[in-house]
Amino acid sequence: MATRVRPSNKRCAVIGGSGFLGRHLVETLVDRGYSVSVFDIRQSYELPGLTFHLGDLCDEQALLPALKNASLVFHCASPAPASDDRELFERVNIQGTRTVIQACLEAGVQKLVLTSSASVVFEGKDIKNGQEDLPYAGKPIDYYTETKIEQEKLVLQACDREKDFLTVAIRPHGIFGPRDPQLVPILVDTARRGKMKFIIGDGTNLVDFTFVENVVHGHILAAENLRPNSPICGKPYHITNDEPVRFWDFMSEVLVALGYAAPRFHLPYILVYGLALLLWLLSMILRPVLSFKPTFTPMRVALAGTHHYYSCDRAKQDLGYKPVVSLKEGIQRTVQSYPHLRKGA
Ligand SMILES: NC(=O)C1=CN([C@@H]2O[C@H](COP(=O)(O)OP(=O)(O)OC[C@H]3O[C@@H](n4cnc5c(N)ncnc54)[C@H](OP(=O)(O)O)[C@@H]3O)[C@@H](O)[C@H]2O)C=CC1
Ligand SMILES: CC(C)=CCC[C@@H](C)[C@H]1CC[C@H]2C3=C(CC[C@]12C)[C@@]1(C)CCC(=O)C[C@@H]1CC3
Repeated sequence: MATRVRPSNKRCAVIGGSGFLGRHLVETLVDRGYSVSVFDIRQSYELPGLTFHLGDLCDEQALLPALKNASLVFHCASPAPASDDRELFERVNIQGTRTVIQACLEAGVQKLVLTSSASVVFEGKDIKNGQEDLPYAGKPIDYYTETKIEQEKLVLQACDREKDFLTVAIRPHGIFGPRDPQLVPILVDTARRGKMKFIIGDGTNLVDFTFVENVVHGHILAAENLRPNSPICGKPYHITNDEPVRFWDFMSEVLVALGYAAPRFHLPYILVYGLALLLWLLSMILRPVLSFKPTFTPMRVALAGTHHYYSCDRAKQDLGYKPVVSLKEGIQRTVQSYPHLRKGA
């Protein structure tokens, strides 16, 4: 009988390694002596010693060479939430994740770490110090969330000690940091268009924003603790900064640091949510003849006007997780990294 060659446990692959989180993860892994291969639909940078494999993760034949000899795979690819394209989310997040699991099994990968999202339990209603045992959202607000739920279930259910294939899911929330293409750029764009004058609701809602290096740290801890006898197999873990902050204080701090005025006037949450829902329905009905993307989607309004912060006690206990960068320092480093987004730049 042929014996399977055990790949080195410092050899890993990062699917989605050209993206915001993926690239930070790759850079840290390389710093820590891992040999990394990146799989992504695009190549956004180069690093000495890094192998890039370009392709669509839905294509198993394209994926296999990237996973060859890897004992560990991080899956952090997803279409951007802003695309709101149901067919694309289903194809990449659900079918594509099945393909990733299949390819891992075929390539003899032993550990799969998925980047899920804390939003898998968010339905637009307040979540205060949410634990991992909250039920998945029964009525997810958007297709992104709907398909992230299915993706997480697929990965966790694939955990199989008999097959020597272990899985774990990391659920970050509100990732921010240098090179983030979403949070600060959307915020500044909204401010530049003169639409950042209003606070939705009373402005006291608490939210988790997580500095990207803490998310990376959580992923690596999960990978390094994923062993056949460990309690983390097949489980999800919240990874946050563990410093819930008022959504509008966070937004204001970033805006002011970049030279823009903080929002001051209050609008009732229910009114703005209703308008966002109406706009979204209109955009769906008119899609065949007119394509427009509203800034104020129901999901965004819900994120801006409700409490949604999560406990990371389970990660502390099982993974020894502790944020490595505070919120204050994270904000400073993020703002400094966007000189081109400063007012007047
Ligand atoms: N950012 C956040 O606040 C949060 C993110 N997450 C999760 O973290 C992960 C990483 O997010 P983030 O770094 O922000 O996202 P990015 O969009 O920056 O990175 C995702 C990467 O995956 C690539 N990709 C998309 N589709 C495919 C495909 N079919 N085949 C191969 N590669 C593909 C993207 O390419 P392209 O850009 O061309 O589409 C991109 O390079 C995602 O799973 C996301 O759901 C969870 C919670 C919060
Ligand atoms: C905590 C968390 C999950 C954050 C996710 C990041 C984005 C969804 C946010 C980043 C910038 C935010 C933003 C708004 C909604 C949520 C974000 C897109 C608004 C559109 C909310 C309504 C406004 O008044 C303008 C805001 C601009 C920034």
